Amino acid sequence: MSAVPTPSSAISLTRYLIEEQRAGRINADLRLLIEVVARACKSISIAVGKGALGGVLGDAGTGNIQGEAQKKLDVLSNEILLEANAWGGHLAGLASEEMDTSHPIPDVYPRGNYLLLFDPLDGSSNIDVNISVGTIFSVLRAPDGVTQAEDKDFLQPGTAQVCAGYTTYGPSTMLVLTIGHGTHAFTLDREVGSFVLTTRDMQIPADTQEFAVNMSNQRHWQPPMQRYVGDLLSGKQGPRGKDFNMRWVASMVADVHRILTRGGIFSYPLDAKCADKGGKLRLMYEANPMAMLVEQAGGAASTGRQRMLEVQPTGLHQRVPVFLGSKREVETAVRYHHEFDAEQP
Ligand SMILES: O=P(O)(O)OC[C@H]1O[C@](O)(COP(=O)(O)O)[C@@H](O)[C@@H]1O
Ligand SMILES: [Mg+2]
Ligand SMILES: [Mg+2]
Repeated sequence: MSAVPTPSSAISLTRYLIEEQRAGRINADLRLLIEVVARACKSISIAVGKGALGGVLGDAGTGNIQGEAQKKLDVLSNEILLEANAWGGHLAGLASEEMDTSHPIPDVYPRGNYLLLFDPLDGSSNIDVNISVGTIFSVLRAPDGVTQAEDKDFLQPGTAQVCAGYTTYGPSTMLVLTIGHGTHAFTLDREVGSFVLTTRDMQIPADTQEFAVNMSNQRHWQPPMQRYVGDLLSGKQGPRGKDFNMRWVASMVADVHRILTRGGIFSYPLDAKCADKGGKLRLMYEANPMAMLVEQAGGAASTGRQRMLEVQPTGLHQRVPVFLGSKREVETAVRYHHEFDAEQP
């Protein structure tokens, strides 16, 4: 069977970034930084794709700062991203889900003005069952004059992001990227080894009949979430007047990718199990980059009470409740929270 060739008119990630630089929307440093991240994601894609044959499945036998057991692929993906980016010359610091504190750029390496944050492998509980996982990343500017960043330098709201993206390692590997001018999807041409632009300007429909949430947490939710999902489930006969479908991959990257592709609302609300931590998902390298991608595609992202991108971070590994996706549906979920708050004495 012969491989289907990529058409010669195809726009590679490299060409897209050069065109954005020519248009004055990106500088050479940020362009090269994105290229390095994309290259690292290709290596992760190869490791994920080998599965059991690569000897990379299973637990690493270690835990991260957040008390989560690390998978071998969590550790490997973190190392791949660190190694590729630390010497890239465009960074003043790196931070990752898998590292307690930010990672300094060694003295002998060239430095730059950007900060890179990442969740090296998202949805890693799905690795051993061969379900899609991904990498999420966010790029910030280092504060003026900072060439070796400390944790506090990363604590900027999501509105300060200059770039956000994720790679999904699924049936195909895709990179979804924004530099603040729309959200665009690139598919990895595995034979050629390059990302090719396959959807320019992704647009999330404002309305939806699909929601994504871990329903097993229902009894732990707070009252506004109970009421919101209760109304979704009551379908046509209920106050929403329409039936809703549900999907939950349990890899944020895969769930958000579905929403960017066909609409929906993704939610990881506050529940009694994670209330003391502020939520389950991490603001700096999960919620914020996804919020920027979703907003750039015409959607909305909120904590339920505040626009996600305006949350002022207080810690590298800070957690938040998350509602994101189809604009009007996110606004509806937020309205349930405000109505509940307004009723409180
Ligand atoms: O186990 P649950 O409650 O379904 O949670 C799934 C969520 O946790 C995550 O797996 C957390 O990400 P990590 O795998 O990077 O820790 C999200 O991708 C996903 O949305
Ligand atoms: Mg994650
Ligand atoms: Mg992870």
